[in-house]
Amino acid sequence: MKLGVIGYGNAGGKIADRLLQFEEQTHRNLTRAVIAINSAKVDLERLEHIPRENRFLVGQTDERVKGHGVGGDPDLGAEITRQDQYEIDRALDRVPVYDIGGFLIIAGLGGGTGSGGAPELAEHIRETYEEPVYGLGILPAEEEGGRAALNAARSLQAFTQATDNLVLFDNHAWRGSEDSVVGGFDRTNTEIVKRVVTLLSAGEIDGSRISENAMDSGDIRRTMATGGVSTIAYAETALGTEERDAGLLGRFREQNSRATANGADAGTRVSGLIRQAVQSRLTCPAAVDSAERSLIVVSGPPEAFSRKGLEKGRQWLERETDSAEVLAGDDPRDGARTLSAVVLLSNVTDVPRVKQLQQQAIMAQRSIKERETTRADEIQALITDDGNELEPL
Ligand SMILES: Nc1nc2c(ncn2[C@@H]2O[C@H](COP(=O)(O)OP(=O)(O)OP(=O)(O)O)[C@@H](O)[C@H]2O)c(=O)[nH]1
Repeated sequence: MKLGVIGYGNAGGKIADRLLQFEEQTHRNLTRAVIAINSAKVDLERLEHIPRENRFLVGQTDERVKGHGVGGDPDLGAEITRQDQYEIDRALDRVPVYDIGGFLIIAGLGGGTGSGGAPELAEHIRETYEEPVYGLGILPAEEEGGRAALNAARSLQAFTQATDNLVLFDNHAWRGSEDSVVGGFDRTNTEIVKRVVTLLSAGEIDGSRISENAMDSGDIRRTMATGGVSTIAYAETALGTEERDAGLLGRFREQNSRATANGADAGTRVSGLIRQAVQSRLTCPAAVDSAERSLIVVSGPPEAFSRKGLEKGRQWLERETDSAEVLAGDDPRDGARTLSAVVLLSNVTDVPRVKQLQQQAIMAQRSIKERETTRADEIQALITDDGNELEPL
């Protein structure tokens, strides 16, 4: 599917930047424009791959922002997004809408700019264009505290409603034991884009041969049309030199090895990889059987594909999800060194981390209220003691 990608806020911009790099490195054909929008000038400056003319600063004229971010305040993030419609529309003008199958908005939900702004942006795009709007929302890790959880819980609701499908990535599930929350972002951003690009670029011709069971981007759209939140499964395996050689020698070998590649070994490997993906860590852990629809993409050199293996994997997932709505297809990548299986579990309804975030958010809201009440009581006590009103701080 061809996409217009917009990274909103700091995390959104960094991940969009990494996505563009990954797309270029793997010669995929996914994006028609990649844009970064942020309220912090310095974060936009740090991006390495998104062209300068595709970076936009919002809230610059607002006294509370002035190019320095919104300090974790999603209400302010939403406000400047609404106010700066001119700048937002200038950014959207960079997307050749006639040539895309949808928009993808990426944002971290624990801060202010992305958390508050991304749902506003999604709503604005939906009112203006007919193409579907997908979201990629990054959930904060537990250690980031109550405020981040509260921001994320609120944004989750608004972002889900404003998009056709919201894919989740949970920083909590992906932080390594050795990493600080921030230290691991580089690694996690690579994991995110690998999954998202492999999934969404399936079916886009990039010079590779068309395979027998090639995935059609219409299948991706159909699977994403459920609404709600989704999660992505992924597994990959390195291939031997014989299977990955491209060029003349590779083609010659391919003809001679087709019988082996399409035989039992290739089939077992493909179906095994699909199982391994679904049983590995999902972008956001969720109960697999709560998915409404699913989609499997097996990506790699066509010599490693197996129709039987794909079908076996598809039937296995039908049983696991207890749903007949499982689509599967190949994504041929000539000369690829790995075979990968990526699975989209769409509209998952049993997502423990979301429930946990909501609990954490309720607790945070309570303690904020308590603090406000205590502070109001203290001020009242001071006024009563002095008999005078306090000067503003
Ligand atoms: N996976 C990942 N998550 C990130 C990254 N940077 C930030 N985050 C997460 O995103 C959340 C929001 O942080 P930012 O994107 O920096 O915030 P912002 O949207 O720019 O908003 P303000 O800084 O308040 O203006 C954080 O709470 C983190 O959980 C990143 O590079 N990768």
